[in-house]
Amino acid sequence: MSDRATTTGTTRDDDVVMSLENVSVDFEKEQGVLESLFDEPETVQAVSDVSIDISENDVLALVGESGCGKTTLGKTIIGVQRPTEGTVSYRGQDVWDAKDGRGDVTVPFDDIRRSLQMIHQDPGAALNPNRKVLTTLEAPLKKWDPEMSTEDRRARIFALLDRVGMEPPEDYAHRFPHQLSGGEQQRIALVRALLMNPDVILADEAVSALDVSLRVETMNLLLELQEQFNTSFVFISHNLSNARYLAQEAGGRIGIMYLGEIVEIGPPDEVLNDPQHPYTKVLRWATADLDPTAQEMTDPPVRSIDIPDPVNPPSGCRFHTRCPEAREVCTTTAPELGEEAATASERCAACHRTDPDHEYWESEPLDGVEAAESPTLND
Ligand SMILES: Nc1ncnc2c1ncn2[C@@H]1O[C@H](COP(=O)(O)OP(=O)(O)OP(=O)(O)O)[C@@H](O)[C@H]1O
Repeated sequence: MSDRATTTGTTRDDDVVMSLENVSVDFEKEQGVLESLFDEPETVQAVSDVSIDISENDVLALVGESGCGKTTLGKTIIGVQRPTEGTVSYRGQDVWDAKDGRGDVTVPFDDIRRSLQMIHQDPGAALNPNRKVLTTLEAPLKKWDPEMSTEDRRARIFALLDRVGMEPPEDYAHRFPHQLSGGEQQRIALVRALLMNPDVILADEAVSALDVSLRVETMNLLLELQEQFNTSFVFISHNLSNARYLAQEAGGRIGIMYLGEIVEIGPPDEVLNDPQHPYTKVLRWATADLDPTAQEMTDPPVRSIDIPDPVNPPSGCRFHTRCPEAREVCTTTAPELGEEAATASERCAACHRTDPDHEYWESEPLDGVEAAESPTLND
């Protein structure tokens, strides 16, 4: 681990910026016209009972298969998505009470929104094609700080363009988005977010669309900016290697999501070098550069490759229908990640197998599952 990683890792618990407690987000499943006439709307459980804190100068990388709820959780963390259940607080202020004007509001919603920014996978789509970079970057500053002089505003924009390597800044400021490469557009999106002096930036698949050679460069830039501006990052990726790189270098955490739940979380080296949740093992298997033995193993370590429907997730442990270790108890009792997982620097996994005294070890293995003895019995 780098010196930098050690420094940021030890300060994580000190100043909580965002706190999510038992947050769930449900959506009404989109239906076709005919379906909506005849069928009751179905509910998609996009995020289920997640508790997580983001502290100052923190990095949380969320990974998991498509549709597991990464974006929904990320948007809930930055106050863009309203939770169906649970609370989301910014420095102790309930975000949605602030939005609705309920109770004593200590931090106005506008200030919360400004402090929580987002950059998307496709920066081109997020930039107005008919506006020069300068106009795009001036707009949010004019809104949040109308008193700022044009001279100061531009000086700030040029300084940040310069900081992200867009030199000379005056040249880039007068370009239209189509006159920029994908990597440059992503830098503009980053500058736009940073101009607000945010506490947290959600980077949703922010490097996925870039050429491989640009990905590491862009992640290194995010790391430098995170340190320089004391900004926390929630980094979403379906690519475990990218997520590991960013979380590892920043001394942050990696959170593995499956069907709306965080199933394992902790320092990336612990989570990925010695996964405790069987689903983390599957993701590791699927990432060849993380698991050299995967090359020799022809089949993935799952009993079924079918991902269950989030409208009707499996009972008990949601992974039990695919888990190669599942036993009867997993079909009825959901393992918990534990309260300490929200802030802990140590790794936590939601699997009965992490408890050597759990009734799991006496429970009947499901069809196709080989019985293993409990770690206690093996001692
Ligand atoms: N606005 C919405 N209306 C209805 N369903 C939604 C909505 N947004 C997300 N969902 C559903 O919620 C679940 C989680 O979606 P989400 O986009 O958060 O997952 P994800 O892990 O970010 O996926 P991806 O990697 O494909 O972006 C999916 O089943 C998705 O179809």
